[in-house]
Amino acid sequence: MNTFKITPTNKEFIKKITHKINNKTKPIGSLGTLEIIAQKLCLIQDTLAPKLSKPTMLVFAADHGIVNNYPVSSCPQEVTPQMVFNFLEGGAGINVFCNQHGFDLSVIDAGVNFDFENYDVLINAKIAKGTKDYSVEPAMTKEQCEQAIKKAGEIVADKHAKGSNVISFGEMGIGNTSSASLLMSAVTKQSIETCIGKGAGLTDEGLANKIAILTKVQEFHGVSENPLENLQNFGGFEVAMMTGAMLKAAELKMTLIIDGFIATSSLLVAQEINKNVLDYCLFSHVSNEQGHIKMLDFLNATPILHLNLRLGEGTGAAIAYPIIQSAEIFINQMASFESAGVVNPAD
Ligand SMILES: Cc1cc2ncn([C@H]3O[C@H](COP(=O)(O)O)[C@@H](O)[C@H]3O)c2cc1C
Ligand SMILES: O=C(O)c1cccnc1
Repeated sequence: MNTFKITPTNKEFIKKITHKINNKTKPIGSLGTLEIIAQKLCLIQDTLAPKLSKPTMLVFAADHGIVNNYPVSSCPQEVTPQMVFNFLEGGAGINVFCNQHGFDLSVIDAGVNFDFENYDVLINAKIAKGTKDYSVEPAMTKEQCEQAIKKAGEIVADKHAKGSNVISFGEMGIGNTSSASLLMSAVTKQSIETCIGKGAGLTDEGLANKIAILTKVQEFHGVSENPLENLQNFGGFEVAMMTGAMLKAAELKMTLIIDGFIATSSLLVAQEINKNVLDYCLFSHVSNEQGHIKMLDFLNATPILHLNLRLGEGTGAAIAYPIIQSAEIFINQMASFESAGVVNPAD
């Protein structure tokens, strides 16, 4: 499945980038994380003058069979299509933040248990009407998993062809924090219990039930060394599509802005398929879903924002965008010591 050709960024370029950043009219290091973001943008675009163009937000939605048989979520499955309608009508969190920051938003039906009419922002990529209940069988077939990865790649390629070079991935799928926890445990080898949180809003008792249910699921399937097998066994169609979308976006040398717990679980799988995907990622925030910080630690990733978000949909990525723009703007527009005629205190 590693058909994605992702070029690692050229780390030898870091010296030149650091030189440019350190010659801006400021004390060395004083723009903190903005300097790290600027360096990454330069590496991704292989230039000292990176430009962000046409930010894209892809929100993938799908249902999860487990939700109908076990109380792993505080919400019933119907909330997934209801929220998709909300996305299509422009009223959800992700809509307002995408409007605020000029993102082109598409909503992808990856596998919702409902048939939607045509909407301009809706892309129909339905694999099936929800996954199977993975407590008794694999969530999806190998073919469905491969189809999800491939279709998502095609959507990304289309956005790239239209001039986008910065992209984020959001999701909606009641029950998808369960898939994310199972994938996290499989990839990071941490116990399933440490990977499970309250999701959209379980009580303490609900959390204990979720842990008991998912512990049995993990015992039933075991953990595979093959990332695609884990995706098939207990992933979701939206989770698999985000994995495919991330790999394709990195292949196309786009800047990827990674959202919260569920999006990061897709990245955990993606980086097992091709480690180089990580060279293209910025991490928008650390989610309040308790496992997220451990995912970020595993990836050695520094989140931009700490806002106690726990919504998903891609919201954290959209909210972090103006900060990424500030990194782009300072490296392009700030004067250097030479051009401004300011004495460089480092000399
Ligand atoms: C109204 C509503 C809007 C949402 N938007 C995102 N999520 C988030 O919550 C869900 C995952 O949590 P769990 O695994 O506990 O079901 C996902 O759909 C995620 O995107 C929402 C959840 C709700 C209830
Ligand atoms: O961080 C997330 O992505 C998240 C957390 C809880 C519920 N839904 C999404």
